[in-house]
Amino acid sequence: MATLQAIKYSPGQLLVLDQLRLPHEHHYDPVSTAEEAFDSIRTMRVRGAPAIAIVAALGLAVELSNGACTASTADDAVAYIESRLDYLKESRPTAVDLSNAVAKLKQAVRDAKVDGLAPAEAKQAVLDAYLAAAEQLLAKDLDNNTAIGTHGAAWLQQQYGATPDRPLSILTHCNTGSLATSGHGTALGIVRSLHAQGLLRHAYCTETRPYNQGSRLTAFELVFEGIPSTLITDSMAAALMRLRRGDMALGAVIVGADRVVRNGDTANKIGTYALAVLARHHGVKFVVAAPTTSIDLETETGDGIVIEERKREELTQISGAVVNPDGSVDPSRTARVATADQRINVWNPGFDVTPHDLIDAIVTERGTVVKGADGRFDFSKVLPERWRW
Ligand SMILES: CSC[C@@H](O)[C@@H](O)C(=O)COP(=O)(O)O
Repeated sequence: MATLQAIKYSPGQLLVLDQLRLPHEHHYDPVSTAEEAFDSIRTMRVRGAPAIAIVAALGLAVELSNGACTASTADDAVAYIESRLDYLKESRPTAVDLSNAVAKLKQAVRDAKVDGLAPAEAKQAVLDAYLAAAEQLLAKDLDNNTAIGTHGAAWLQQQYGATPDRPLSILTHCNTGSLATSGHGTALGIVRSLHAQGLLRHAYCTETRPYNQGSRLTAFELVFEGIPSTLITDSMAAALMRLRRGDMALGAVIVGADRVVRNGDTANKIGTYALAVLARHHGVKFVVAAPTTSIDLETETGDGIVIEERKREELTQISGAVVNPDGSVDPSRTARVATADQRINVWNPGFDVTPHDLIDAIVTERGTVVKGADGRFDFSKVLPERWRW
């Protein structure tokens, strides 16, 4: 079966699927400069914490491959790359994958082996070090997601004793699938893995207002993959959790993360916190799936997370393809319509923070982290190299 690919890269060429046109149209934008990568991220043609970091890294890689860096020494090439990375880092502030990627890429160019080389060769060594590090981010993300899927499915199976005869239903929020990553996905990757093992009964996805990543993207991915699934509005989650009948008996809510901080508090798409409160009230497990690239050990608690505020039109207007009188969708005719009085004041935080006490498990590519007897998540096992007591 064909796979969904948000990011298509080959050396010197980056194509990014325009997610604002999904599910009706599949259009790839060429991204060949840092400015184009910035714009793609800021306008959310590409979104999702890992995908943002990869597009920023590879957008600059293509720019460098095309000879944009005119520096004549290694030091100047490092300075050029660092200033472009600083610029890209500002495209979206909450998802930490981008800042972590920027730190890693800066380190890679500073570590480039240039001793004894002539200036032109030394400059080339810096550019080569950048390209290798950026391409590695892409390859590593896919491995991470597959591992998250395996660990998450195993943890849930063990919690519930799920078997193909007693499969699990889950609820997910926003889009954390192939479209938000280099492939497979994080929270949706666990859903995929459960499905592949015959352990998934049914997947519910929220619409995820205001930008509808759930109805536009996750619903599309679930249908594309042939996973038994149902779309609900965000406001239906409580009613769903209360019902404990058949497919609707939820085993877990599984979400992604834009930033998990040191105490386990987790920033994710707005509405995640509400789902965690509901899950606790209804005795449903609440699981965060995040690669270690989404973990920020420098920030102590969720109070330190900068939450991106987005434009008012996301609440007061909506885009879509025109529906013909016979019910078919015409992807060639799109329209933007107003859904509210355009003069109303709007508050539009893109993310919220779920306190760690409402989270049962954080699944990473290196294993599943649960709270210790002191009620705290201990990331030392999955991030020994970054952990400090
Ligand atoms: C694997 S994606 C994890 C998160 O980035 C995801 O849950 C999310 O909140 C995405 O928000 P978005 O605003 O669409 O970039």
